[in-house]
Amino acid sequence: MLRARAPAKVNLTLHVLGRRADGFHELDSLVAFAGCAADALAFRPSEGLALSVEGPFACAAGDVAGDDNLVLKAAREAAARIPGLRLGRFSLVKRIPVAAGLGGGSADAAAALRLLAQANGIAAEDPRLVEAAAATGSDVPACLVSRAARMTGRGEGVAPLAGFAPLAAVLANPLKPVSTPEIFRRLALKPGETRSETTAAPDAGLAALVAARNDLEAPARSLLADIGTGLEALAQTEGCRLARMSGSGATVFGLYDDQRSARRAARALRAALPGWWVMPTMLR
Ligand SMILES: C[C@@](CO)(OP(=O)(O)O)[C@H](O)COP(=O)(O)OP(=O)(O)OC[C@H]1O[C@@H](n2ccc(N)nc2=O)[C@H](O)[C@@H]1O
Ligand SMILES: Nc1ncnc2c1ncn2[C@@H]1O[C@H](COP(=O)(O)OP(=O)(O)O)[C@@H](O)[C@H]1O
Repeated sequence: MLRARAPAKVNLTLHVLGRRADGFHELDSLVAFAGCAADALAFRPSEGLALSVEGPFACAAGDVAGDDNLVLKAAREAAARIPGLRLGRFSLVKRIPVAAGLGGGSADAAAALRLLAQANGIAAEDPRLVEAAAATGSDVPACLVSRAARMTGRGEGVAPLAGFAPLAAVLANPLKPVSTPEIFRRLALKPGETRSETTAAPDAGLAALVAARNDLEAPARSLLADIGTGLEALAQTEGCRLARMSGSGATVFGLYDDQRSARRAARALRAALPGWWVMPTMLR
């Protein structure tokens, strides 16, 4: 049995530069990956392809435990590119909230590709795996790298950030799913349209992160008031240096000087936001 972690992705910044002719949006985003919020994927090579799902968010992912699961989609995309690829049975423990802006499904897909590579003696950097990642979903190439990176284009451009200093953070999610296509739709950009306020991605220093933004925050807040509630609660925690939304939401995160402050903030948030999923973690 082979095992892989599938860590949650956090968009530290997310600038939408415009909309491409194919309808997807051109992004410039700094992403990092959580040490403590991760799904777990196991794989046993065998005939055929199968998946079982358990864990705290298995039910939330229940509607996708079938053929549409991104684990199975990634495996099919890899098999279509790599003749003779040996497949098998995947078991997923779902600990990342679903449709949360944390790229949980993408992380699972990337973990599946890593396991298939390992089981078949294929290098993790094999271009066919990278192509399979991009064909599975926009966030999957970044999740394949699974370390702090600048993500560009639809998500296919991934440049790891050299010398990234890990950040102490708290993640908070109201456990209400948010549809990624709906949030992009609310930007109301026409295919081919570019935004005048384009900005290059900053470096990952705190001052640059604070000066940047998440362009999906406004449309997401217009859909779900909990996002504003979460951001305000984070901003009020002691030592919070930055409070922002990740991806298309609804997860919000706070950055702190050290792990101790982040853990203290998580305790305060659990009291302030009953019923929310709250997780202190390092981002790398
Ligand atoms: C917004 C981001 C930011 O990292 O994260 P999440 O909120 O999903 O975690 C990603 O771009 C989401 O990536 P992912 O969830 O893989 O998206 P996909 O399955 O490829 O696309 C879902 C839908 O989102 C829209 N979409 C996605 C990516 C992109 N660059 N432009 C888009 O317009 C399209 O409407 C597409 O049909
Ligand atoms: N392994 C998976 N885990 C979670 N969601 C999945 C998975 N496979 C497919 N999905 C589908 O992908 C959608 C987005 O899920 P997820 O990756 O959790 O969202 P986000 O990127 O916003 O955090 C879900 O609504 C679900 O229908």
